[in-house]
Amino acid sequence: MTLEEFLKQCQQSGDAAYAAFKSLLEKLEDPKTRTEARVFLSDLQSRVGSSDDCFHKYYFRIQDIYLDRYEGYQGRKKLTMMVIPSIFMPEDWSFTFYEGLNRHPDSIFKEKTVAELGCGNGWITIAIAEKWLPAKVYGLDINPRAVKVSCINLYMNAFDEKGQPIYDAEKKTLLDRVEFHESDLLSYCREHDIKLERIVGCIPQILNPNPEAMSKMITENASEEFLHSLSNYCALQGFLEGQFGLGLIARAVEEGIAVIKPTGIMIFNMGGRPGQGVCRRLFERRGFRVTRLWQTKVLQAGDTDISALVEIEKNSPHCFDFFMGLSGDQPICARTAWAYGKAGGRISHGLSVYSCQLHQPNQVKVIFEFLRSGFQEISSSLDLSFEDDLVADEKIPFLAYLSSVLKENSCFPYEPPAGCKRFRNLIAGFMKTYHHIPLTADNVVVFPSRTVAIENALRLFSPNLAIVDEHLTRNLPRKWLTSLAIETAENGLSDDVVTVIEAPRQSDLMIELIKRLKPQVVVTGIAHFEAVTSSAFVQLLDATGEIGSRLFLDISDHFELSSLPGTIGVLKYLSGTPLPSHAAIVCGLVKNQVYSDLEVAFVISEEEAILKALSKTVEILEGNTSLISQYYYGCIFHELLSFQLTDRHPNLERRSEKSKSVEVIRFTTSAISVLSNAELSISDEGYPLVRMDVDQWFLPVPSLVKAAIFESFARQNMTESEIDVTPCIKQFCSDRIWVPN
Ligand SMILES: C[S@@+](CC[C@H](N)C(=O)[O-])C[C@H]1O[C@@H](n2cnc3c(N)ncnc32)[C@H](O)[C@@H]1O
Ligand code: MET
Repeated sequence: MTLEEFLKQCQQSGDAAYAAFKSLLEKLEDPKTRTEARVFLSDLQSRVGSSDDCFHKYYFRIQDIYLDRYEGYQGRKKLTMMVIPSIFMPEDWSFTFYEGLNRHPDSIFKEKTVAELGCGNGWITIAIAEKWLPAKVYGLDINPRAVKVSCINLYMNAFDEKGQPIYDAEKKTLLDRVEFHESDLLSYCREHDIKLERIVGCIPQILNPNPEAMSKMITENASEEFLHSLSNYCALQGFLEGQFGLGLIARAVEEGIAVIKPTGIMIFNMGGRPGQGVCRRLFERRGFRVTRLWQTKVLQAGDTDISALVEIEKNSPHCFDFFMGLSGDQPICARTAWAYGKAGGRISHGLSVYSCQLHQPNQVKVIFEFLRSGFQEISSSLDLSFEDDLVADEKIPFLAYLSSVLKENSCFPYEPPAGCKRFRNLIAGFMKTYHHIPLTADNVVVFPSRTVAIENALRLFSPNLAIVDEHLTRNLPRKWLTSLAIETAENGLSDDVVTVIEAPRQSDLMIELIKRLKPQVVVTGIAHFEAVTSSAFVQLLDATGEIGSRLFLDISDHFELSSLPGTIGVLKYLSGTPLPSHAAIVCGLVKNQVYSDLEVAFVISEEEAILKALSKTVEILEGNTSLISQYYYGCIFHELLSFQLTDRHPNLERRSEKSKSVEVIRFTTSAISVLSNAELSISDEGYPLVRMDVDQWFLPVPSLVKAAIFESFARQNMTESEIDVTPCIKQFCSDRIWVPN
């Protein structure tokens, strides 16, 4: 085809011009005809130039875009790019975006795998390859014609005017580095399992108000106007980010989380119309750290109908930010801007380039994987932005763990009454690694709270007399605290009447009471001033040991979930000496950064009979500890242990316990009969357990309940009315359960 014939075809219509360029692209793709086709393009450029006239007459334009401001030693880098009316024409948005990419402090594209979302005519994709030498850059666009034009532009810049390949500093051509593909956001990378290190994009941020655009399919043969209007996305392309018209960006970010490598960076061009706060939040609530690389103000593009934003303002209290002219700084709302624009006024808005990086990438990825597996509706309430890093460090790993549990299990597993094996292992692991005490999961029994642990222990022995530290008696049954059955106890008349005497938390006073009153059970904490050394503990051990009394020592106030836990005398003692059989340690976990009401407690003992009996009390008294609370603290322990090398701390040799001849209090007869007849023993080795007698465990958890569990832990600032689950449960029952008339 001659130049004249080509131009004649172009002159007919935009569609005809596109068809002419498409057949030219076929020639560029074929190495045999490539040189000739490339020379043809140079001739075309010199024949018609880059004028508006050409664009109006022939429905295309070829023009140079300079990539640097100043002449370098090799001259100014420039790209030669062509464009047609049915695709986005590079303008203020594009140039600002490119400026933002340039302002990134480091060269972040070198040798990286990059994708550009919404590449239009491909100039930014090509510029990234030209300037920063990435390993690969994928230019992706939903408009099929944009992809074809980008490919033409790729050949135009990979070969010189004579059709000879242009090599860069690494002896590669643009063809080695760049690929263009038709793709709805990141679908191409997802389908081809491409993991990206950088995702950049300047994509639409106003929903196209044209209802027709919402129903049409996007094909190469759609009308030119429709294809061009893809620069304002239609509902077909994505859901809405709440109320701000940022649906496409929100979807891009979530798709990006799935395909980006953990240390990846996303850079987006953001129109400032919804306000900086809203734009930042879009990223921050999805777990990103945001840096603003660049900001400027641009005129509102004439081809974009902002009435969709006026519509949003009508239905919500939100006001968008526009300005009159380019210089004003007093914002006006979309409605005023729309009216002013209609009357011929010039309106502008802010435009910023944000660089975003995930704070805890692997965990956030797991959370979004769970949301994609059928829980998409929760993502609108997800908030992973935290003012305090300590909170983020605790909450995000937990939400990731919860996500994986909810995603992978149809029902919650039945865990042994002593507590989840994994959790007990972690507690034992922590004791071993951080306090050098050689314990195993079998030395640990988990309880919902410290109070329950203490009450269960007391029930097990039903002591006629127990001395309990005054800080720990608050929730004990009142009748235990008011009984005065000590007299009868001494005469050995009463069996199951428990009497609890309160005592101050100070070891010498406590010991004096123990010596005088000879209780069968002692429950006490350790005062702060006595906690660091083990002498108070040793005295208590001796005093109780001598009279055959059981000792439960509470260390909750001193126990720290940290990689540098403060010294606790009791634990120091246990690292060198086994816990005598009459003593047990109680520890309530309440100190956490996120959920102040989430409690778990555990008891440590080295006497098998006690451990067994305690775990049976859990089942008999239906006092199983919520799995999720165990998951929560389990995550904290896991974080503290996962990076440690195993067996780095060899166990110290422990002194063996002196044998004592004194008789200690045994379980009450009633407890023994209940425990031994209850048929509750289970083994947690081997097969998963299905407990037919505890019906709640083996039923699959409905996804509605899973969603509610996740949401209740993920949300921040929940209101009272949202906590009421009754209407939801009623609705669920009437939807799913057949009720006979
Ligand atoms: C503002 S243009 C940017 C073009 C080019 N990067 C530039 O700066 O000149 C936005 C581009 O996003 C594309 N787009 C819209 N929706 C898309 C989607 N769901 N997936 C991929 N691209 C999309 C449009 O077709 C359009 O080419
Ligand atoms: N002209 C469009 C707008 O004002 C932007 C194009 S694509 C990012 O939103």
